[in-house]
Amino acid sequence: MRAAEDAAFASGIAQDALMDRAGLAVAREVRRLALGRSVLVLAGGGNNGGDAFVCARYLRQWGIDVAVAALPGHTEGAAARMRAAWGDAITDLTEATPRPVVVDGLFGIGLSRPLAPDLAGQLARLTRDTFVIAIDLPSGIDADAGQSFDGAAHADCTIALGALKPAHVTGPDAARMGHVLLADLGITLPDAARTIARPVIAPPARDAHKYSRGLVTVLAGAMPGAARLAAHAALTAGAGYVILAGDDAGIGGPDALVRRPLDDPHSLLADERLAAVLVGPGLGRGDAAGRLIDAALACVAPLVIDGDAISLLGEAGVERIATRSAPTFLTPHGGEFDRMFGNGNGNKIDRTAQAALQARATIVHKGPDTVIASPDGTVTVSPHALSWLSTAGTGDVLAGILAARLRSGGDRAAAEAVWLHSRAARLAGPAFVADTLVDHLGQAIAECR
Ligand SMILES: NC(=O)C1=CN([C@@H]2O[C@H](COP(=O)(O)OP(=O)(O)OC[C@H]3O[C@@H](n4cnc5c(N)ncnc54)[C@H](O)[C@@H]3O)[C@@H](O)[C@H]2O)[C@@H](O)CC1
Ligand SMILES: Nc1ncnc2c1ncn2[C@@H]1O[C@H](COP(=O)(O)OP(=O)(O)O)[C@@H](O)[C@H]1O
Ligand SMILES: [K+]
Repeated sequence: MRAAEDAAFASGIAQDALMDRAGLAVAREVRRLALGRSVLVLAGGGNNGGDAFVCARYLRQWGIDVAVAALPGHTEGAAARMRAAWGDAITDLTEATPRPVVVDGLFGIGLSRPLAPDLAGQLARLTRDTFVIAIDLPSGIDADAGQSFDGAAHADCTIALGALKPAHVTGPDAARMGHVLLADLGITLPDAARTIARPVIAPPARDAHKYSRGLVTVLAGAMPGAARLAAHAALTAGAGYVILAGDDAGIGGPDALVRRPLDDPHSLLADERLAAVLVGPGLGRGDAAGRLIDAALACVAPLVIDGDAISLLGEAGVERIATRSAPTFLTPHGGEFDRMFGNGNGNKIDRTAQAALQARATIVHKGPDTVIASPDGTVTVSPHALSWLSTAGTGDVLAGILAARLRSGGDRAAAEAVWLHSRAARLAGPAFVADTLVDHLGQAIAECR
């Protein structure tokens, strides 16, 4: 964001003009959300405070009852000019009284350390029981989501300026933002990470047949229910033919699933028609599981590795995955990710992108803020999954959907799968079991015209 702002300034946009755009965008939302109630604007000493003064000035101009409480500010620069342009009463934070609507313009992306306890205390006092609208970020949050500071504010609505920052979509502070709105400041941004969008999924071609739509083989292990769930999801998400391979795979599930024994995994996986192989759901962690993983890694088809297979492969698996000739997709939850890539520093977006480069694989790093990173550097974040997804088996369903989307989705397969999974959860919810999720995939696909 800083680089994009600098580029905008270099291209001739004045800092005052950009701050005016930011403050005006915030003021418009405040006017809309305040519904005539009186407003207290909190302004910090930096540019976030500059935006706050612009916002207060527009609100006053529109006849809204607005007061400003501020921290001491710089004497020069755009923020100082906006403070001067306000030209009205400014109270000290400690003397301010709360109003029904509070605009938090104390700190934005410039925050580099936790708020001092007395400041955090004042902020808490002024934002308790009020409707809080944060400028760019609730004050006290690390925008890069690399760490969580004590004493950070919360908001009912956050107006992200110019672009979403990592903390808006990932990490524990994402829950402090309330409803996030994005204000376009008209500055060009690098194509870094994107949030997920509804995909377009075309129906099968006129001359499609079951193999052209994709043959998917799911390897079952110690807990065949998980593999069955994944196989059922693959069938429902658009695969033409799904083989469920394993000793105990014959019980239950749709009759459209083709059952195969797993005596010779290598020859089973040598089928040239394979669009995808899935290993991991309910695999178990014994010797038999290890042999299946070896066979899966050796096959020349695109491979989805999930659950137990990720845990079993661990750190040593990264190199084995990186040297595969066909594309590989990993779908770890947080614990599985750490087992394979370590729980190092940095936010989830950066860590996942780094892991994708290391393993030369597409990584779907699951959770409330699923991050999808590809070895070509593409990153997509899905920030709004329903928390009802936190139930056993939903990960198996996701792995199955992904295996099904590989044939027609190509590079976009992982994003398609995550979107469909998330959408099916909304259609099935609030409370549901993983099996029910599968029943809503058809409707989710129908929305992808
Ligand atoms: N660069 C620009 O001209 C624009 C910036 N914008 C706004 O500017 C914000 C960033 O502005 P700044 O870089 O001035 O930073 P902030 O206004 O977020 O922070 C202000 C100052 O607080 C100090 N500080 C950091 N942590 C602190 C702490 N814990 N306690 C006390 N002081 C602390 C820092 O030294 C920093 O100078 C964005 O979030 C956005 O709201 C927008 O106005 C768009 C244009
Ligand atoms: N709190 C949550 N909010 C939103 N989605 C969640 C949450 N917890 C888990 N999920 C999603 O649910 C799925 C769970 O997968 P996983 O942990 O592998 O479970 P399992 O192995 O039991 O299927 C993932 O897609 C994950 O992103
Ligand atoms: K703020």
